[in-house]
Order: sequence, then C-alpha cells, then structure tokens
Amino acid sequence: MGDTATSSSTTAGLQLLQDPLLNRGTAFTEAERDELGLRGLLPPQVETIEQQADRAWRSVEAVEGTSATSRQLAQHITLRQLQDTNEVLFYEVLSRHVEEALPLVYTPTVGAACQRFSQIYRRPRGLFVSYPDRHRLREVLRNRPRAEVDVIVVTDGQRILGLGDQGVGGMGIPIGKLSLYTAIGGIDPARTLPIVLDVGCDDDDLRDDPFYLGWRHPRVTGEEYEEFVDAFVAAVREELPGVLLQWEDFASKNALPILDRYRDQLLTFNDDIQGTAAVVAGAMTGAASVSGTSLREQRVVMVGAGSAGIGVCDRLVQAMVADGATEDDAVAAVHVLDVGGLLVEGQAGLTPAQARYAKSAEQLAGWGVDVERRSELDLLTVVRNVEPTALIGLSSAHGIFTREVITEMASHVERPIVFPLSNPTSHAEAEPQDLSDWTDGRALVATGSPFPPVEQDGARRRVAQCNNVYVFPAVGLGVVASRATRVTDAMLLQAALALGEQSPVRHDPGGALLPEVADMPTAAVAIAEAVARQAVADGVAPEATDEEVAAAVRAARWTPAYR
Ligand SMILES: O=C([O-])CC(=O)C(=O)O
Ligand SMILES: [Mg+2]
Repeated sequence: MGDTATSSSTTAGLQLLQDPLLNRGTAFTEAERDELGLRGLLPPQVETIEQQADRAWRSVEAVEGTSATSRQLAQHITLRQLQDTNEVLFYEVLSRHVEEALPLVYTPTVGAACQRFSQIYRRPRGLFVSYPDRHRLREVLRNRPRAEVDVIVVTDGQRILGLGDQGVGGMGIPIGKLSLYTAIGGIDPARTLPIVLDVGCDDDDLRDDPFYLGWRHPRVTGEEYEEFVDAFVAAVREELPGVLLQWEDFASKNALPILDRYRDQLLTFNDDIQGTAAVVAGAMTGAASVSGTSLREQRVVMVGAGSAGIGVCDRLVQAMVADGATEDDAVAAVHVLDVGGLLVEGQAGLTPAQARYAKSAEQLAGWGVDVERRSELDLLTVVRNVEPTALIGLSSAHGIFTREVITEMASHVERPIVFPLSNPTSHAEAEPQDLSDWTDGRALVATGSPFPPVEQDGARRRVAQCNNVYVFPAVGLGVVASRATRVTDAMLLQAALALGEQSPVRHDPGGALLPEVADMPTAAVAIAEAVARQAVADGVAPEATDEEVAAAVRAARWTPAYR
C-alpha cells in the first residue's frame, strides 16, 4: 500500500488515471490513449459511459452484507470509491439510479458512514480545517484540491443528523450533500468543496478509538470557537470571495448565532434551519391547495420551540403574509408549544425568536384556563381551542400526536394537515399509518424520516419526507446561475412556493405532498428559476429578464458526460 516513488508513478498517463475529475477509465478512445500516454495502461476494450455505468451499478448491487445496514454501508463505500476514481461516471450512475442510490450516498446510510469514518477511510476528499492549524487557515484554503469553487458545505460535526457528535467523521455529510448538489442541482462537481471544521470531539469513545483520525481534544467552545469560525470565514472571503457557503449539522446552540452573524455579510444559508423550513412550507403549500384552504387562512400548532421549529414558523408566517395575511394576524395564528406547554407572554427564558409567538392573556381569553399555569395549556387543550388546520411536530417527543389529539383536530377540519417531523423514526410524533387510520384517510401527512407507504381503502400512498434535499441543490443552482451575492429570506420563500407548485397531490388526490425522488432534478430547475428571479428582484443579482434567468439556469446545469 501507499505510493511508491518510482518514476512510473509520475507519468502523465498514470496521473490522468488517478485524477477523478479527468479520468475516463476504459472510455478513453484509441486516439486519446495515444495522445495522453495511456497506451498499455488500460485493458484494450474501449467502452461507452453506458457500459461503464452498467458495470459499476452491478458491482454496487453485488455487494453483500451480514445485515441490511452493513450491506448499505458497503455499498456506500463502493460508490464513494467510484466517486474518487471517476466522477463523471459516478454521477452517470447516480442519475440513472437516483431512487436507489440516494439513500446510499445520503441519509440514512451516510450517517453510518460518518460514525465509521475513521474505519472506512480510503482517500482524502475536501478540506480538513483543524483547530491546531488556526494560524494558517489561508494556507489550508490555498491548498484546496479545486481552484474554482461555487459551493462549500461545511460542518463542525457536532450534530450529525440525529447521531450527535461525530467529530472529524462529520465530513461524510458535506461530501454527501455536495454529491446531491451535483446529482440533483446540476452543480459542476469540479466546483464543489466539502469542509469539516475539526474543533475536537466530545465523544470520549470516538476520541479514544485508536483509529480516530481527527484532532484528539475536547471541543473548543466559547470565544475560542467563535474566533476560529470567524478566522475560517475570513479565510474563505479572502480566498474564495463570492462562494456559496452552506452551514450544516452544527449544534443548535451554534447554528443560529453563526447564521445571524454572517447572513448579511456572505452568500450563505443554514440548511438545517432554512432549508428544512422551506421544504416544510413547500409541503404545506401543496397540502393547503388540496384542502381547499388558502395559506393565509391556516391555523398552525407547532410542537417544538427549538431553532428548527421556530425557523419553520417564521417561514410559514412569511408565506401567509405573501398570500395576503397581515403579519400580526399570521403570527397570531401560529401557536408554539415547548415541553412545558403553550408559549405565553412573560414566560421566563424565552429567546426573542420564541417570544414572537408567545400568546397574551387577552389572546387566550375564552379558553377557560389559567394562563399563569402553562401546564394546563397542553397540546390537547391547545388543539381544542385553536382548532388548527395544521399540526407540526419538531419536538423529538415520540407519539405525542396521540389518537385523542388527532381525533379532536379532525373533528374541526375536513383535511387535517399533520407533519410529524422529528428524526429519526423512533422520535416521530406519530406514525403515518395511524394518522390515516384515525382520520379515515383524510389527514394530509408529511414526515421528517422515511416511512413505508400508507395503506388506505386498499390503495397505497407514498408519504412525503420533508428532507432539505428538496431545496438546497436548487438554491445552489439558482444562486450560481443568477450570480447572486446573498441568500435572502424572500429567495427561500420562493423556493418553498415553487416546491409547493410541484406537489403531486395537486393533480393526483392519492399523490404525496412532495415530488418523487426521481423527479427531483426536474423540480430543482423550476425551484432554481424561482430563486434566481427573486435574487434579481431583491437586487442581490445582476439585472436579468425571466427568460434570461431561465436560460442561465439551463446553461449552468452540469450533466455527466465526457467532454
Ligand atoms: O441530512 C439530512 O437528511 C437532513 C438534515 O439536514 C439533517 O437531518 O441534519
Ligand atoms: Mg443537516
């Protein structure tokens, strides 16, 4: 193993075969083999990309494992190796098998790949920006493997999916997200850069694992952490001005402060807060359209007052206002509960973002409850009094959407919109099948985690999963195509509304609230156009007509082909 420093390792032909962006493997033509010093380095057959993709996918399917999970992880490794060998071919395989391949390169399998990052490590990809290098971050960025970059996805590994602190292993997430920026959004893979900020790891078992590849140190926190993130952002601005910087899987306590600190300074957004909220608002738009109600008429109960829950509420309010509601009315129509009950005015410890939704005694007059006692303002009481059209969970409280709560809700509205969004499955607020059974199939459901189709009256219905993958690749495409310099809230709202327009349930009553995985690349084009148009309207992108925007989106789309 390892590179041997013989003269043969430096031949131009071999170098070409070892560069995943340039390598075409057996697809190099006879003429190219002569021209590029490849004669003899490849078996004699010249193949098409179709033949190569066929072989590659068969090798993924042939992978065996002792359990479903171990097989999927081995398939993930196989696909990652293909990505590190020949990227065009990797994306050709992904585009042909997007439905089967997506769960292998992305969630849920990428979670296992992060947990076992140090065991399954083969080759480096992206940039490892580690705390001990804090005084040389520009040097680190200058060493980036690709000169021109359109999109960075960065994590510090502290809150990887629902799996907690993975330290340097968090790198699997930026790699996986960027694969989808290309496979779905059509971002040129040569212009993507995954980054992990290695600021230590608080999982002792991981840190003490003899194979652990990260900096073996407890996490840097407080001012030191902030200064490091600041230094990283400064280095990015110096080295890659204008790049889209997506924050991913930071712990709640850091995610919002980081977003607030940089959102007006950089082309940036947080995928977990803003991306997820846009997808939920998109699913809600689709649901409202089939329920025969408008967005501005919705009465929303949100269970979960963390940054994700409040982020969803903010985006919904924005959508309701865009639909004609006043801001005051929209905010008044959104009720938020935390573990202690409904958020009420004067409650201790509310953040300003939460306080926006806290209800006054006046607003609760007529409920017949003592506002001083929040424990009386529990979910069932709130549902009984608010008669919500939509009930959303980002609470991690498994099963909190009980039969009693749902039956109560369904007695007031014809098509109750119910989104149990907590991940993973074991934290979901309800099971889609139960929601269907308790409402005779009237509930309009979207989840956070994947669930099997729901059976209703002998028919099977796919359940929409509100994953941010419906939005982030399209935001990237829209931003790159329009040469936007900021990601504005209005751009994310337009992404949500454009996604809602693609909701299959609009033309098929048995359809899901969000598009099929196989239709994501097509949906991404429409969403990207909406994002780009709004960037122009907001003055954060150069002037362009709608036709010019559409043409720019088409032109910006990279598709796998040997050029
Ligand atoms: O990666 C996903 O599937 C969704 C996501 O951003 C998260 O759970 O953090
Ligand atoms: Mg995430």
